[in-house]
Amino acid sequence: MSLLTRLPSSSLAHGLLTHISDARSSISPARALAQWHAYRAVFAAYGWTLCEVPPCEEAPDSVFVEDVLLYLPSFTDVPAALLLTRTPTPSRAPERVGAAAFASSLAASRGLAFLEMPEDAHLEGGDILKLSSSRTLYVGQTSRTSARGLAALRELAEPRGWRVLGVHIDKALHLKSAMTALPDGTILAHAPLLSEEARRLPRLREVHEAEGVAVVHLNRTATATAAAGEGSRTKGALLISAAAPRTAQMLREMGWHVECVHIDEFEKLEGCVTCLSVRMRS
Ligand SMILES: NC(=O)NCCC[C@H](N)C(=O)O
Repeated sequence: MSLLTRLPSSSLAHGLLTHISDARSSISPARALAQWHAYRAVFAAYGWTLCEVPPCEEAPDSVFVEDVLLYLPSFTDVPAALLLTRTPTPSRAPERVGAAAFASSLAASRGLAFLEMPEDAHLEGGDILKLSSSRTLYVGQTSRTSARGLAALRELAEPRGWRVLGVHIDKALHLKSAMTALPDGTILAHAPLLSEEARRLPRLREVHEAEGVAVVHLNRTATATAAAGEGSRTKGALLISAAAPRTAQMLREMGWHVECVHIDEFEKLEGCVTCLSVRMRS
């Protein structure tokens, strides 16, 4: 399991805002950096190998590396891939340059395909929700991911065994700002952030905090959790924002061990626990 992250830019406080009120003047770059290190440390404790995408100092939002690189596992003979996405936002476009060089060399060293979104196709990784249990990719149709982006991803993902479905989202920045999934395919979602179409997705489970929709599975099996000292009674470990205590409690009651991290400096920019990294589960 490898975790790709990208050091926050010192211009972080100038990042983009679309759907939430502006608290950018209160962002502390030092506190953001400490939170970023603490976030990575949780993954390291669960056995993830940490890999750093070279920083992109000129792009304030470059720490949200999930948007620029997508790991696409494969269920067929076609190799898994690292995909360089394509943002429609000019301020995030410079992020692609260093990410491309990094990803093409990582892909070559690991036997992965290195792919790139075509020039007319916009797509950000925050819009891609992978449900490995049903081999389904939900693709947010948002201001960042176009119909052409969805079509281009379908061309790349279907030969790798994925079913690709678009979901219209207009009350949140990305699809994964409104929902993420547990390993069994249960989708955690916050109703005020959902479109009518999103409300009809199967296996939705409501969470009552907006920050609670973003959850990352830290390990594959309960055995790995046991190795981390938790014992075998849990289903495994999940990572969630410290801003979602009620959701954390709900997940504990469902049988999960829950790790909470403070990421409020990134939440002020519509970031969450998923967008700060790319998880490569081989
Ligand atoms: N996948 C994500 O949720 N990314 C967060 C990106 C936040 C950044 N301020 C942006 O608007 O692009």
